[in-house]
Amino acid sequence: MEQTKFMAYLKELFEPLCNQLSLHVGDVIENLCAELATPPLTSSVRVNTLKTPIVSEGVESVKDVLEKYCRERNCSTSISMSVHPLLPDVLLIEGSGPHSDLRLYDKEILVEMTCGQSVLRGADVYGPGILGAPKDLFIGESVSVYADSGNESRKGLVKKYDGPKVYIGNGKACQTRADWFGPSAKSSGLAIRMTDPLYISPSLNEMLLNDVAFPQSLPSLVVSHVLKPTETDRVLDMCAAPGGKATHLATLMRNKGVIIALDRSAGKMKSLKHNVKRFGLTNVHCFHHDSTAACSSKSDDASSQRNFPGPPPYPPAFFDKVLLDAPCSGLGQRPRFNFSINLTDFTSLPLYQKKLLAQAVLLLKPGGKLLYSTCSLSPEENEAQVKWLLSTFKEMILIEQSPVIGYPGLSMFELSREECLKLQRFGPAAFNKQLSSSPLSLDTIGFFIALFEKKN
Ligand SMILES: C[S@@+](CC[C@H](N)C(=O)[O-])C[C@H]1O[C@@H](n2cnc3c(N)ncnc32)[C@H](O)[C@@H]1O
Repeated sequence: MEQTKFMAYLKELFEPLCNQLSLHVGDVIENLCAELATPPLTSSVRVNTLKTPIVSEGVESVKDVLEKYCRERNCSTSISMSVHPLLPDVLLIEGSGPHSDLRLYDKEILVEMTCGQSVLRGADVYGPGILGAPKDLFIGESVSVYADSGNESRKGLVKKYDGPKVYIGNGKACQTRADWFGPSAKSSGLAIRMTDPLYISPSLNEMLLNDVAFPQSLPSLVVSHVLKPTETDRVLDMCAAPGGKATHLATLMRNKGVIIALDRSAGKMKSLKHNVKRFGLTNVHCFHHDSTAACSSKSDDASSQRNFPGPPPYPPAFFDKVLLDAPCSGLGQRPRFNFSINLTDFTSLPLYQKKLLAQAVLLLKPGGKLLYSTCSLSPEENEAQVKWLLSTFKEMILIEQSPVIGYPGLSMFELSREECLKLQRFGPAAFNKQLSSSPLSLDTIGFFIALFEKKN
């Protein structure tokens, strides 16, 4: 039901643009869902240039992890890796798939939808993710693995599942049914080692890469390069956890200047602080705080200045650069088998993002830069927010980004062609190519970047 309502809403959202481009909106949305169900084939990793200023050393560490991955699977060809031509600290790792020539085994394992999505990104199957398995399965036996794409199956199924399911590859059992269900069930552990995944898309376990490299999506890696922090900047990261972009900004600043990293979630603060510590960064100061209240009402709050870098609130016009990597619907995360998204939650997000944007504008110095990003494909969370910001805050101007790696923004909400060219949009290749009539063929998760400057 949620899925049907959400699909109808998506069609409504994209209909004016599709009409303008003479495209059939039903086909566009159907193709989009099919593309979102697959993983991007290229993964990316950021080398910690503070630890290994020579990127090739980082390359060697990542190579070791990749070779181990290949040894454990039937990767006939070794995975290729290269430094991004425009992002000198980013390694691109080419995956492959779908491998449609795989043989199907008689015995089937059914896993939860989220577990299946992780398998498509290169993970193995762990005990808690299993929903169904045959009784007579033995250790070392080959099985075909399916994901419950409708998210409807109950746990403990014995027979083959006949509901909506997606084939995600073959593996070998490392445990038996008794380890997953019933009184003697183990709570965790490697359950199925994926020997022939449908997609070869190595998941670079963060722990294996330690402080040398950090797996991040390509568009996320573009953000810090576009904001271009300097070693003397005072930077605010309003929604910082788990710290992918904050640690990247801090590294680009060579561990100098000051970054204030705020997040509202107490749980996520732990991973933020862990990542900052892991990379040995001393210029990032983390505070558990709601960024909709990050600005104090007093224009020259002397105590904030004295205690800096102390906790918020901060006076207006206090930061050289502000990053708002906003909480969003995540309509762009891949792979994703199902769209049971609650429409009320989805449509209320833009209002919340506006509240955060308004604080960002207040906290920015004249001449300072604000970067707004989301991992959503929804124009309401992206282009519409740009239009709103420009018409609400006359002191803000949209500026060009560099490097430009993504597609232009969508020509919606009365944005001019010039304005669209100043935006970067990422996502499934066919979807972006169709809607922006671009010759690019970049296939990533959905993402959006806008860069603004506050007039002096
Ligand atoms: C897209 S994630 C940020 C990812 C992060 N920038 C990174 O690169 O690792 C959005 C974050 O916003 C946080 N958040 C949501 N509302 C917030 C608020 N009012 N103030 C501060 N953080 C908030 C969430 O807890 C979540 O961690």
